[in-house]
Amino acid sequence: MSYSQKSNTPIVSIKPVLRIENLYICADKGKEHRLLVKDLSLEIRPGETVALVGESGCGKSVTAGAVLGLLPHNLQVTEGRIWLGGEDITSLPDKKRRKLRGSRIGFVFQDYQGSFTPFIKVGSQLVETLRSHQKWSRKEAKQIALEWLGEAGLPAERVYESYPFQLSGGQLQRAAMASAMMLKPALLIADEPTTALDVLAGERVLDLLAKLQAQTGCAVLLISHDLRHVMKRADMIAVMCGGQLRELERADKIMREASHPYTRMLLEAKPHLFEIEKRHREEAMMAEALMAETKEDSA
Ligand SMILES: Nc1ncnc2c1ncn2[C@@H]1O[C@H](COP(=O)(O)OP(=O)(O)OP(=O)(O)O)[C@@H](O)[C@H]1O
Repeated sequence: MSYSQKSNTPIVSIKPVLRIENLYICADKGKEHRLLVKDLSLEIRPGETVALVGESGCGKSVTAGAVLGLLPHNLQVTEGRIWLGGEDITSLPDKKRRKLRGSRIGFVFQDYQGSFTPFIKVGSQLVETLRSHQKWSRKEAKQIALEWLGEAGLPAERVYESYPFQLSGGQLQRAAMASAMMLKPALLIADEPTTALDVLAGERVLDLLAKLQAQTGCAVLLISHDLRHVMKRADMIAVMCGGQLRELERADKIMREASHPYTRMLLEAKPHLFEIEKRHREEAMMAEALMAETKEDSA
């Protein structure tokens, strides 16, 4: 049986928001075909978080691309089905897929800078996003955008009036999260949302994700190469290796007893990563202290 870790209530009876059934994704190169994803199946229910983890190149992002309908032209879903709330979206035409993105499927990527156009103010971009999906007036859309920037723990008015390059990476990623959630999608795909951030900013983004998920009840597919980092954030863990799912299990069970040797290897790899993160944090603190000193000196 599946449980929500956050509420510890059984969620198996609730219909899945996302159901991936026996998915195969293939790359064409001339006459060559390469299978990138093989026979992958998973489900995510409302309010549930499934973390899709595995090392670089194992097929996490192409799986997300298939759900979003954003696969590059040389990649195809050759077998299997993708269901969103009971609707088979596997081969929906591009126009219908585009409508789903943003409204029913929100997404946040590692590259937070790519989430915004550089020389347009963040507020205008949020307003355009809202108005492209629903018939709000500019005034209404501005109000909603400000509310969501506030929900994301940002100084709403200032961020609204800022250009993307005037914000820090953490602030931009939180604005991107607000942008993804303000249309209240049924499913949010967060593909390595913290990888380009320092540890503290990354934790804040994951805290925000949990808070907004609790508010909206959306299902979350959280993609990461770092099992330990997302383990405590997820209800279920899906471990991928070489395009295949090796283990799909409740997060608390994986914490206690990962059964697949590859999962155990990912878990064991972490202490080393902890050291690296700790070093990065110490370096960031030292840099901050040095900057403060320099400012004091020049005052
Ligand atoms: N357009 C493409 N054409 C051919 N092969 C591709 C294409 N895009 C991705 N691949 C290959 O598909 C495999 C899976 O890639 P994918 O980006 O999904 O990995 P990933 O698990 O998300 O890794 P990372 O964490 O580094 O993003 C890799 O071998 C990659 O080289």
